[in-house]
Order: sequence, then C-alpha cells, then structure tokens
Amino acid sequence: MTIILKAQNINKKYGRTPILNGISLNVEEGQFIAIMGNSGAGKSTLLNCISGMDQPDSGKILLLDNELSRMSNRDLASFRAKNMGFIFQDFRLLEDMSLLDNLLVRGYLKQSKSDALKQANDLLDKVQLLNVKNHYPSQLSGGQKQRGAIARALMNNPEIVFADEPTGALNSAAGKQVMETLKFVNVELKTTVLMVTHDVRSASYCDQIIYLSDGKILGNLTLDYSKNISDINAFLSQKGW
Ligand SMILES: Nc1ncnc2c1ncn2[C@@H]1O[C@H](COP(=O)(O)OP(=O)(O)OP(=O)(O)O)[C@@H](O)[C@H]1O
Repeated sequence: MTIILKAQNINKKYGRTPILNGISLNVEEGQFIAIMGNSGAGKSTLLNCISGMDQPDSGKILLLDNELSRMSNRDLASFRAKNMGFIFQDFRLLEDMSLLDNLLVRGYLKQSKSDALKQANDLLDKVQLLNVKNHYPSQLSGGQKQRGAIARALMNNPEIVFADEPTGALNSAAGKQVMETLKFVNVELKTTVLMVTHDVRSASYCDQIIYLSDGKILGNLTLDYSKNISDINAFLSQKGW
C-alpha cells in the first residue's frame, strides 16, 4: 500500500500549554481513519496541523512527498485546494450560492468550466442531491447540506478528505446517511478519508480508529467485519474514554 500522508514528530503548543506531543502517523491510500479521544485531547488541532490549516511548532507533514512547511502561504493554499477536501461540522457552504455553484467554485480551481459542471452534476447525483442542485443552503436539511459539502470536497478529485465531526450537528438518521455517503466515497470512489469524531457509530464505518489522549497517540484499533460496536466501546474504555 502507498503511504500518501506522513506526519512525523508533530509538536504544537498554544501559549505554554502543550497540545500535541510528538505525534507521528502514516495514512495509506484508500484508508478511512477515525481520530477519537476525549474532549481537549487535541484531535481538531491534529487535523488542522496535518491538513495545513494550522502550523505545528515542529515536525514534518508530507502529502505525496510534498512537505507542507516548506511551501509559501500562497503555494500551500493552492496545494491544499487542489489536493485536499474538507468537511466541517457546520457544513460551511456559501449561503448566497446554489448548491451547484458551491461545487463549481471549487471545481474552477483546477478544471475547465464544462469539465467542472460535468463533475459537479455527477457528484450531486452520487450523493442523491441532483434534484435540489439549484436550492440555496438555507433550503436544505442538515443532512442534505452535509452530503452537499461531501460532494464539494470531492470536486477536483482530492488525494485526501479531512472531516471534522461530520455528523456532530445532525440527528441520528441524517448522521447515518452522511456516514453511508462517506463510506461510499471511501470504498466506491476510492478516496482516502481522515475523520475526527466523538461518535462511536460514525467511527464504526472506518477501517481504523486512532485514539488520542493529551496530544499523544495511545493506541489504534483496526476494524474489519469481525468487529462491532461493543469491540469499539471496549477499546475506547480501555484507553480512558
Ligand atoms: N486557537 C487556540 N488557542 C488556544 N488554545 C487552543 C486553541 N485551539 C485549541 N486550543 C486548546 O487546545 C486543546 C485541544 O483542543 P482541540 O480542539 O484540538 O481538542 P479536541 O480533542 O478536538 O476537543 P473537542 O473534542 O472538545 O473538540 C484544548 O485545550 C483547547 O482549548
């Protein structure tokens, strides 16, 4: 398997408080990883650092052998837009644009208008939102917004998608549909996904759980068909969840 993302010895403090303490991890192409851990463990900070949204104090992050800290701000912004997709708890769709235009804005960064339009329609079809593509975000349910945000993240075929609590603002039915969509994206569209979640059910869709505590990795659990929710709960409680 090809390792597409490497984080090596990542350290990060806010003020004098250490938040990430020597984190190293590799992400293989095609993996679907959940980062879990108690509130304040540093999960979002880790996601932000390895996706170039925030800068670690020390350590290296390489995506496809490109070292993020060696890039100028401008190059990093363009590299992120072309190679990474982002999904947030609060969706972050542009409210004054239709769903379709939300996807096209991202598509135009890397493709011709006609190719972007074709890809946007294709992705909206895959996440079952073609019938509402001209709706504005305020006209969509939370689950529809998040599936739209997933489609947006996939425009331009990113190498990796980062999701921070993608089901955090959704009820359980909408959350299930979003996780099924992310699983489809991972398995059928062969996209690597790294997700932060508090939700055990959401984590059960992944193939690996990394447990973070006080800014360190305490262990990980590989999930396969033999594992179920009670195995995940046992792993989490053993780590101090
Ligand atoms: N910009 C910031 N400035 C100062 N402290 C911060 C900042 N961002 C996060 N922190 C602190 O860093 C610690 C880790 O925060 P982080 O959001 O990474 O944790 P988390 O594991 O994602 O928590 P949660 O599950 O509650 O979202 C917390 O104590 C938080 O208060």
